[in-house]
Amino acid sequence: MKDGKIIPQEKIRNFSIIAHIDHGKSTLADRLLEITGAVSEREMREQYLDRLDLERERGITIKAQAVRLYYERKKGEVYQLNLIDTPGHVDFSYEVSRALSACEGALLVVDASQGVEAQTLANVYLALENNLEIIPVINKIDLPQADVEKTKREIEEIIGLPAEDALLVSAKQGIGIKEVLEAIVEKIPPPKGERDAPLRALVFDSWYDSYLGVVVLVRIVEGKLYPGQKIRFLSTGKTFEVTKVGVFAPEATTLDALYAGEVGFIAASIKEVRDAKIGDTITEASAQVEALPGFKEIKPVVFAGIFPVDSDDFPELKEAIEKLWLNDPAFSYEVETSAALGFGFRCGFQGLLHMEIVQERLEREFKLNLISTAPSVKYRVRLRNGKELEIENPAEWPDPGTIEEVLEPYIQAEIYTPKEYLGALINLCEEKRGIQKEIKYLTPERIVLIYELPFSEVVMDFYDKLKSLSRGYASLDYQFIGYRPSDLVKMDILINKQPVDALSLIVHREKAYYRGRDLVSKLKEVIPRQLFEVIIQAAIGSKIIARERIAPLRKDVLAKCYGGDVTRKKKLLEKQKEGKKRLKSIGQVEIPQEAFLAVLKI
Ligand SMILES: Nc1nc2c(ncn2[C@@H]2O[C@H](COP(=O)(O)OP(=O)(O)OP(=O)(O)O)[C@@H](O)[C@H]2O)c(=O)[nH]1
Repeated sequence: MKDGKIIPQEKIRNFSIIAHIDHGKSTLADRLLEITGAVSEREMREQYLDRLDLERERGITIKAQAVRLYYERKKGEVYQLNLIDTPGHVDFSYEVSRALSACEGALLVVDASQGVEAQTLANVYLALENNLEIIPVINKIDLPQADVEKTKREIEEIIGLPAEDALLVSAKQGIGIKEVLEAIVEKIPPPKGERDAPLRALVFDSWYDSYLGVVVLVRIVEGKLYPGQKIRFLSTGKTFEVTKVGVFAPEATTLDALYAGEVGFIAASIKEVRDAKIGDTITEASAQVEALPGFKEIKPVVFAGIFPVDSDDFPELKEAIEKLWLNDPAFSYEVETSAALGFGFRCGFQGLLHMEIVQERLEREFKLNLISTAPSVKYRVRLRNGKELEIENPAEWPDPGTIEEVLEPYIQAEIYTPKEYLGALINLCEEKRGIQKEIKYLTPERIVLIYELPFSEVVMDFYDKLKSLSRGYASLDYQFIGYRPSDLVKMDILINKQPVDALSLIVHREKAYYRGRDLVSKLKEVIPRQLFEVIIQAAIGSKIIARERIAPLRKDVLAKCYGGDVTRKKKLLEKQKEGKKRLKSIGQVEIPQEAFLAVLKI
């Protein structure tokens, strides 16, 4: 619908932009918003569709976004384009695959100075799985190091898509944008689906809004959706009355109705966050229809505890986690109690970046002060009595005397890199207990390195190291290949002889000694001095493998200010209070957040 007129289905195009991280998706989306007049030059800001503050600050897209544009091809010939911007990082690929299910086509953006990378390929596979028409777009042609011919060759040889017609674009300078719009209209098929059939709509995103309640993003597959309609969610059977339907264009705009083939949002006074499950089908309350194929359930792979710094905040944390989960069902949570940290949640994530983002969103969007523990993968432990346990929390590790065998998850990693970094990357993989499988030349300059690696080594700092060793040029994609036996042990950390459950970790026996030594010395650095002596020890079973001592503070910090200056004294006290924010008292010792994540830094 535009200016009250319904746009016929054959003039609708639903498409997505997919790319490796930083290849310029969000910038291209900005240009499309601009050229179609959805955003005036005055309102334009960079990365317009990245709505979360966090996305803008970090310059990455976390959530998929749907926005409607109108493209007037010729006078009176208006097309409705529904653009779905998607994230590029591996940790968020589930968002990509959800977004793609609402599209018929995809712009595949490839940076002309970088060429095809791991996520380019991974996203192409997702697009092919969804039967999308793929339009290659070679971006950043303005850069001096851009190599269009080489990029075309890579698209043909590595991806297997014809590239002679690839569009040449500089999203930054606004070159070639009109051609992109033309290609969308020409090449991407319009959606199918009867407007007069009973309603079937796929929920592909939803979030909590304090005014509207739960807002649901839908792709209408058949029928129409309008205010006043009684609808039912198939998986729960719950019914609601639609209060509002609309689109983001790019600001929220209400409409009279959404029709088959269109993408938009609805609100229906849904209060319970769990009632609008992503992947569910919406239909008319009285209709009998078949559910649409939803989404594969995504299993988290990295686990960590999240606890409120102030134990009284647990109910607020619970509510916040439930709300955030609606918007991001790729993380999981269950209540956990820790002797050291009290009540909190054991959460599962898609990777470390995902974990960081979830924690940051909880803190910012819900004003909480949180402590998270070191991430862990899910281990399998076979016991002597024949039982098998799945353990994602080192605190639950069984007594070593009862263990027959331990297995850990392995991945096959594909590392794409220019050839000059090959040596450094092989060393990195070997250091992380990797098993080399293959080294393939993709082109004379680019290599793919295939390794099998224990996932626990990859979740720590592998990705950061890969990036720094290759100056950002290498990229990584991986898949799980199953569980394998490994010689793993639990390492406890004792503070003044008390084991701190939230600090214990699972390590490979051969590396235990070095890890233990590095960890206690790191802890010594981050734990502030107290009024008494603090002894930090690492132990395997009853054997102490490393020890450090933090000398007590001798003087009262205020003693220096004795007598005179009141403001200075106040300042000092305030500073101390500030520093306390992220300290958690364990026994008598105050431990900062950094201590729980120190294991990531060793
Ligand atoms: N020189 C040049 N730089 C560009 C061009 N397009 C994008 N960039 C820059 O490349 C960087 C990444 O661009 P984004 O649009 O944020 O990339 P993205 O693919 O959306 O990244 P994620 O959202 O994190 O996946 C930014 O610094 C852009 O300014 C271009 O055509 N030329």
